[in-house]
Amino acid sequence: ARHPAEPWRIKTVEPIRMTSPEERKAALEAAGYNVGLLPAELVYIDLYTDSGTSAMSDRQWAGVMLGDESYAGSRSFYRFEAAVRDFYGYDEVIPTHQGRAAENILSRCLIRPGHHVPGNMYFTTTREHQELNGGIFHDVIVDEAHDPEADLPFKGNVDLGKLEQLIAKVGADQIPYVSLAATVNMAGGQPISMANLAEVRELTRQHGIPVILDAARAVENAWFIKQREPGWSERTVAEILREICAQTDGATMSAKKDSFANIGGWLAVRDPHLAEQARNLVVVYEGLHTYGGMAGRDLEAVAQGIEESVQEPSIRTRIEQVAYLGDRIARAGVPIVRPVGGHAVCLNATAFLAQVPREQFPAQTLTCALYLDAGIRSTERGAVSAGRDPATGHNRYPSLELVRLTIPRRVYTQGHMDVVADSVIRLHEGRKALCSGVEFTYEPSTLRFFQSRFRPL
Ligand SMILES: CC1=C(O)/C(=C\N=C(/Cc2ccccc2)C(=O)O)C(COP(=O)(O)O)=CN1
Repeated sequence: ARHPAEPWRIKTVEPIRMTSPEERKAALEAAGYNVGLLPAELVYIDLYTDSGTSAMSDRQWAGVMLGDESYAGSRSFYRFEAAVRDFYGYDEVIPTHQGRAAENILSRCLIRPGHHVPGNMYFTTTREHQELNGGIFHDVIVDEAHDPEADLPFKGNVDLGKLEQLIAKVGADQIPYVSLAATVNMAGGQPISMANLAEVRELTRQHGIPVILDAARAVENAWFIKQREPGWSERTVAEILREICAQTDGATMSAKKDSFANIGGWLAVRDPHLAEQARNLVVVYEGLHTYGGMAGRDLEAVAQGIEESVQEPSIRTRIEQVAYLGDRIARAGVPIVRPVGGHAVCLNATAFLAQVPREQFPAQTLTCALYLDAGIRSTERGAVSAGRDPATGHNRYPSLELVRLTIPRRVYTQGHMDVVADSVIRLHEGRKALCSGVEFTYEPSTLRFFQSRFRPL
């Protein structure tokens, strides 16, 4: 795959520095072998997340100057609201400071103890808020999503049989909503097809069960539908995004992804009563319902980012840059999740470090090796992220033990992608030397991924 020529030129740059191996060794020890605890200035290429790390455009920065900081009824809120309505199609728009804030409010509104929430694979903050409100998450994604080698176009699809079985087992009245992610982050950024969305919509309509979309990377999903699903190639990404949302009753959104914002999010629904409930909670947790924990300048940046996100040259080059990196790494024989996702290339750490047992956390180990090798920060998306089963207290060992190389939007060039590919390939060639993993020296009780500390074995 060729690296795409981006539909923008660079006007502002931020210097980055390659550290020395000695600096990196000292930094990693100080960070407890958790790259998430490294100071960003000691990271050369930061692939920790695409969330909030994208470059804003000149018009988004202009919005920062135009932000209306009125406490109530800000002009910027009405622009934000109109952008969500126009591009996602929901009438009731509630701003929140970021995605998990929308998840908190939605879960408090809809979930009661003992409820069951089916979804296409879990996501850490989404499941956390479902469980905090007494909900039980059920994974109803197709089996192939858990197989890194399964090279299928829509691994984010729901297995209708699994969903029907759950409905039959617990009863529709115990399912407050179906939680659909487009794309599926933990599967490696895998899309859901429009046909599957429509089938889920039809099945849930029969039982009167709402469908709530996690829209964080829905523009990426729309691009994959346009490229891969028969019948959609002539439609615009904007039309496909609207159609994805039309299959659902509402959405939570982290504007820190598709919309290029550094902060921001929203909850949007069709039901005015649910919207009223949510607005009553937003003033408790986020701020007035016309700013929701964002400054007016952030509302402007998000609104502009939404408009830019569906422009085809923008989303095409975003996806093609990730594909370029994945293609270079895969052609060198390095085991990665297939197909390459929208926002990340995911290394299959169990295959990469076959000699490191699961109890020694191969993905966590590989993130450390990658940082030591070339100052690259990646994300553990495996057993450490999965945490412990609340019932048994035992570690969950998901079939996907991944190192996520997450690509921020409009930030890195082909040169950086080549540094990353060369480093991953070099580590893979020398993987026999990486024969032992890490163990916890500190393990927090919730969302341990962020604050855990380890030592090498
Ligand atoms: C699909 C999806 C997301 O990917 C998402 C955040 N992703 C993040 C940020 C993150 C969150 C938790 C652990 C590690 C990294 C990502 O690095 O992937 C959120 C929460 O949004 P928020 O961060 O704005 O609160 C909701 N849904």
